[in-house]
Amino acid sequence: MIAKTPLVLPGMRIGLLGGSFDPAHEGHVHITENALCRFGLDRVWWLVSPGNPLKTQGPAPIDARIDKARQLMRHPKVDITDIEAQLGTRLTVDTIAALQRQCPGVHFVWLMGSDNLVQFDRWDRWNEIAQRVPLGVLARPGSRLAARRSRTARILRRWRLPEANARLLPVMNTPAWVLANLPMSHLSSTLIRLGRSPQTEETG
Ligand SMILES: Nc1ncnc2c1ncn2[C@@H]1O[C@H](COP(=O)(O)OP(=O)(O)OP(=O)(O)O)[C@@H](O)[C@H]1O
Ligand SMILES: O=C(O)c1ccc[n+]([C@@H]2O[C@H](COP(=O)([O-])O)[C@@H](O)[C@H]2O)c1
Repeated sequence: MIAKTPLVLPGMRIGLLGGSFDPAHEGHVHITENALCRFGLDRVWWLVSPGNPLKTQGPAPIDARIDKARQLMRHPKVDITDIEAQLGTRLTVDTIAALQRQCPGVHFVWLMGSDNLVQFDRWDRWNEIAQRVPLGVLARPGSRLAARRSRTARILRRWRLPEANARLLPVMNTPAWVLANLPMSHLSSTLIRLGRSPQTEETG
């Protein structure tokens, strides 16, 4: 199990981008490149999920999703992984706990689009996730304002870092989070599965 985890050294700053990636798209690439730069990360691992615990419909087979993700995301600092399948974890809190056990001294940051912050309080033991790792939230059209007003944002208000200090995020005591504004991408896996093109105007 541990042999298949990408090489890590204590002190490294690693962003974890969990997702269905069904399929991967340029929006994922965009937020990954932004996260690397804004949060001063050494690496980003895409955790291609066996299945989102909140979604009832299962995704395409994981091997196909990983192949497609590897074709799309070619960056020396990014690893496309099936770590959750290897660990046998589904819940993010369990994945993070297992990685922290396996990789002592590594500074993990949980990355997500702002749509996920809106419903983060429905994730299993979400407050434990926020205690375990800093959260790097990347703006996504239609959810930026809702994310700011979300229950999680209200509860964690005191621990929000100004964007100007975003590079400190990986080494901050937890809880800590940043909502990073960036030129937003309207791409989504849903649109691709439906064969539709994204809107271009910026919203929310
Ligand atoms: N265009 C985007 N802008 C910002 N974040 C994004 C974007 N697309 C995906 N993300 C984020 O990437 C992570 C993985 O997303 P996921 O694989 O579910 O893709 P998705 O496009 O949201 O898929 P679906 O449409 O099936 O829900 C999530 O944290 C999601 O918020
Ligand atoms: O642990 C949970 O309760 C939980 C609930 C919803 C989503 N997640 C994780 O959030 C990530 C994004 O999911 P998705 O399907 O929106 O790409 C992915 O890693 C999921 O496993 C995790």
